[in-house]
Amino acid sequence: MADQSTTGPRGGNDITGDRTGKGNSTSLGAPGSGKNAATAARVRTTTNGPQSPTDAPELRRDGDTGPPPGGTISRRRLLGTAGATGLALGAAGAGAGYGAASSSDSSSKVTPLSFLGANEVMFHVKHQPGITTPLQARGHLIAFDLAAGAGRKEAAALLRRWSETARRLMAGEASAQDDTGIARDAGPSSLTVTFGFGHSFFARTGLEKQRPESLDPLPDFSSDQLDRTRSNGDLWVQIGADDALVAFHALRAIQKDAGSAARVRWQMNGFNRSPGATAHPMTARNLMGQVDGTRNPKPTESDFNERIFVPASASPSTSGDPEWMANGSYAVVRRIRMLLDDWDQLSLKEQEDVIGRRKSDGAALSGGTKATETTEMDLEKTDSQGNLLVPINAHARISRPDQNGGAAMLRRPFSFHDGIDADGVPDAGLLFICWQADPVRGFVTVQRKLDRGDALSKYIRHESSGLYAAPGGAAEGEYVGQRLLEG
Ligand SMILES: C=CC1=C(C)c2cc3[nH]c(cc4nc(cc5[nH]c(cc1n2)c(C)c5CCC(=O)O)C(CCC(=O)O)=C4C)c(C)c3C=C
Ligand SMILES: [Fe+2]
Repeated sequence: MADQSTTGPRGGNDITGDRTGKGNSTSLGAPGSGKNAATAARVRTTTNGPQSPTDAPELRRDGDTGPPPGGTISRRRLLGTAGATGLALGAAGAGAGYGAASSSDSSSKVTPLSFLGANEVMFHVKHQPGITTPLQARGHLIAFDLAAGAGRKEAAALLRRWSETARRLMAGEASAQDDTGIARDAGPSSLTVTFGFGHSFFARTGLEKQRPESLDPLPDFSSDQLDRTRSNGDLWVQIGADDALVAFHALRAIQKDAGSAARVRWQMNGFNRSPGATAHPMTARNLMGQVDGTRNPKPTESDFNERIFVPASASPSTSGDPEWMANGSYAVVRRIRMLLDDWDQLSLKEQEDVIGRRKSDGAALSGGTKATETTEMDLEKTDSQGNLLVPINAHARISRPDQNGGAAMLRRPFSFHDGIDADGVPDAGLLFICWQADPVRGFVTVQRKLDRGDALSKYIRHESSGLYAAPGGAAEGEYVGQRLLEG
């Protein structure tokens, strides 16, 4: 099974895998290969290798997506035109899987999907999609509790249904049954669906012995103001896509699939910048205006997999994880409200001191005018009066792995905005999602430190919390979590 791979320029995150097994080679799928005319000429590729803004010189316009004469597209051109996403280029296709425009239409010419719509993330990969996939423009998080009377058997059937739906929708196909038509006309649009199990799932299904220790409840933090009704849950699903309708379509399908087996516990919606909104691929900004994600671990780093994923050889005696968590990861999910009116009162200098990085380009405050986002932070450097250039309580100083015994996590958030409160204050902030092989070594260690004196804490409020075990990706013919539910 293909791994997901490598760093991309959109936020320093990674890309999709390749279930064709063709690696970097790119070939056009033959018509009649099982999909309808809309998808017959899809091209898939992995996006391994270095990717920097200079790697992406050619911008193609929507509609300029057809294959070049000869039917092959160079890997460089693919990367350059489609950005950092793992992709399958829909060389043809009006709403892949829904059927192309009928031949009786006034124009039987098939209009190619734009690159954004054509991007496809693979479902059958070693690590579940939606973990190292580049940030998507739209996100939906939904947690479920199993219904009274539903147990292991019903949970297994549900995960089987959900996996099949995720596979189909991620490929741009319609749901197996009663498709709502919401995504009609659109391609896969980098849709990902990721599944996780919460602590309470295991007692409800009689699987307590299989519950990882890493799912033990997170400790209380002094700054927490958690709403328990919007926290935790037996099952958690993360949906991301670069198109709002594609993402919502997946949310509806997942909810409908739950049927009488599980009921919704909470649901949240988020967003990120749309691909193509900036002149070149850049690290994301959050709703405080900061460049956020700069120092995320990169898949090209030698210890990336060991920090973010449970080893393939997981066992209680080696990694401390149950075997069914091989290639899995633990997600910590926190709804963090930003107190934006208070934040906006600060001067630019005060805002930059809170983080320890420049607001304009994310460069460390120790770097001087020539510094860039990636210039190493000098923790000791002082100004002429002997003051540290990166303040002692700056968020980006105290959250660093080298200040926390090596603790690292992959942050993959969505911003949220749920309207404006009666007092005129925006209900907005960050759906903070971080992935790690061990949540105690990762999130808990850093959050304990932040809780003791992060300059940012005056301007944020943790309002809900969840911790989920996301198993490894499903092999062909398998569903996510099968090794737990049928092991
Ligand atoms: C417990 C983990 C973390 C929480 C909660 C958290 C909240 C949070 N962070 C920002 C903005 C930024 N964070 C940045 C860096 C950063 N943050 C964490 C962890 C948590 N953040 C880590 C591990 C790091 C990286 C540290 C490093 O290795 O240098 C930055 C700087 C740019 C970057 O590297 O991403 C910003 C900006 C907000 C707004 C927020 C809650 C709303
Ligand atoms: Fe942070």
